[in-house]
Amino acid sequence: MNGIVTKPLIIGLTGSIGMGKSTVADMFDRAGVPVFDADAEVRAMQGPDGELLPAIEAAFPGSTGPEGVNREALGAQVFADKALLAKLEAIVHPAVGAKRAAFLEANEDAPLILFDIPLLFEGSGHSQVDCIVVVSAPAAVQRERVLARSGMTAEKFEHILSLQLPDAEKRARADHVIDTGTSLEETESAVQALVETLRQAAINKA
Ligand SMILES: CC(C)(COP(=O)(O)OP(=O)(O)OC[C@H]1O[C@@H](n2cnc3c(N)ncnc32)[C@H](O)[C@@H]1O)[C@@H](O)C(=O)NCCC(=O)NCCS
Ligand SMILES: Nc1ncnc2c1ncn2[C@@H]1O[C@H](COP(=O)(O)OP(=O)(O)OP(=O)(O)O)[C@@H](O)[C@H]1O
Repeated sequence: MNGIVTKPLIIGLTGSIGMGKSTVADMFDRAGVPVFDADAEVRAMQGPDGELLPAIEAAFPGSTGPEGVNREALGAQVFADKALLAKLEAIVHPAVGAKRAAFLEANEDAPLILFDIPLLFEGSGHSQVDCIVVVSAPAAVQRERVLARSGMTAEKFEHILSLQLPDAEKRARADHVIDTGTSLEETESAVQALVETLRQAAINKA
């Protein structure tokens, strides 16, 4: 022990719908970086016996059941009305913040950690990270990927896009952009190279 207290370098990973956040987060995980997955936390807290069910049921009567939140039905409701979306976010986002703080505490000895936060720029997440990585692919590739998902329509896709900061602005505000318009292998190599660079930066910071 040298008495120097160090903190992990916190990477914030974000990108618009279908750009490849989850896929790239898995690549960071394989490269040995602990990953906090905001979306997975939300799903768990909205799932069977999830801690947010009482608050969500109170705010959106009939939106929950034994399986947890009926996400498709709740999504149809809140994505159609900004005030309702804000009401849901006011329930969900503070709970995600608490989970993130606990994750940070549990991983305080790691040199690097990654927060996968879909709405990093749209919310306040960007102020809580040391470095921002944006995943990005050409708009046509993004569109094709998202429209291939079951339950997705062109209308729904366009609408969700309109709720998110445009890709070009995300890229402009990124410290690093990971291109997900190429093969998975090329993207994984880019992630591995970035992890090496950031590990070096974390060591120099310590
Ligand atoms: C409304 C819900 C139940 C719909 O769930 P569903 O499984 O149908 O969709 P999913 O979560 O996969 O989202 C689909 C797309 O919409 C985007 N999206 C989700 N929430 C939001 C939001 N508040 N604002 C803008 N885009 C959003 C996602 O990033 C994704 O690209 C769910 O998205 C939700 O609880 N959203 C509010 C919490 C939130 O902000 N989550 C995202 C960051 S943690
Ligand atoms: N080079 C690549 N990098 C990342 N993803 C790729 C690449 N090539 C193809 N894909 C595919 O693109 C899709 C990206 O979906 P993914 O769920 O990772 O996106 P997301 O940004 O997390 O989506 P959402 O915002 O809707 O949660 C996956 O099916 C993945 O296999």
